[in-house]
Amino acid sequence: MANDTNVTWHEHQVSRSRREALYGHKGCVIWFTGLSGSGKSTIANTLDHRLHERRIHSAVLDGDNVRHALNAGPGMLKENHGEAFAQRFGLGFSAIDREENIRRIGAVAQLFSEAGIITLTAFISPYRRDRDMVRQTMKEGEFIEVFVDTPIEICETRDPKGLYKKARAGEIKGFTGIDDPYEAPVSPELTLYAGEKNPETLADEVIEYLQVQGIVAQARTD
Ligand SMILES: Nc1ncnc2c1ncn2[C@@H]1O[C@H](COP(=O)(O)OS(=O)(=O)O)[C@@H](OP(=O)(O)O)[C@H]1O
Ligand SMILES: Nc1ncnc2c1ncn2[C@@H]1O[C@H](COP(=O)(O)OP(=O)(O)O)[C@@H](O)[C@H]1O
Repeated sequence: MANDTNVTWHEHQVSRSRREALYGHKGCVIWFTGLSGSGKSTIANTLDHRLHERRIHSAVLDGDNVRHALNAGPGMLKENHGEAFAQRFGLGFSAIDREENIRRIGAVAQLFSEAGIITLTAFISPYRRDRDMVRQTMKEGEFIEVFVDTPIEICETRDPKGLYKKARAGEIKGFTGIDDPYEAPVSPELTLYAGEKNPETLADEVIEYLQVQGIVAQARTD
């Protein structure tokens, strides 16, 4: 078996700070966490659009999309890679699979951020410990935890994919907020009340935070 202690980290010729100087803003990870249907993807995409309009380099990593490729489930992997591979590397929704999902996404987000990109992630990420472990891989101020605080009653009324209905009917087991835990952040950098405000207002609240922190410049008013 290969020895993973023989792997060496390489510094890149173009440093993070040179990329940030070129782009005119810093790289960071804006980590949206919240229940299914709370509004994570909608806010992340609205914010991405706002940043793009300001010529800021941003990207969105989104739960459902990432679970189609990098973190595909066993069912998706089986056809091309076979049963044994699918069972070993495919990710579902058990606590340990969610942990690995978040670990991989955290690593990818960190690489994006290192490349100077404002990286928006939209995953339920229900466990505090998993989110904290991602935070620990980043430098001070780089990981911005944003709690999308929408009451479950509202999420359940929205239910755009009909998943709450299925979970209530017992057709999905281990659904977050129904029969699986969601651990709300204790001291997130930001809390967004997405049951009360529209996505545009909430995206502006994040931009305001980025400006105050000096991650992006103040918007020009002229
Ligand atoms: N059991 C269970 N619990 C929660 N969510 C479920 C489950 N099964 C499928 N889905 C769908 O998967 C989306 C959540 O994926 P994530 O990668 O964000 O989840 S996690 O962070 O690993 O907990 C989530 O999408 P969002 O609505 O975008 O959050 C659901 O559509
Ligand atoms: N701030 C908001 N106010 C009202 N509806 C919203 C808001 N944010 C999202 N929605 C709606 O709620 C549903 C779930 O949003 P989505 O972004 O997919 O949530 P998540 O990514 O957390 O699962 C969608 O139908 C979306 O249009």
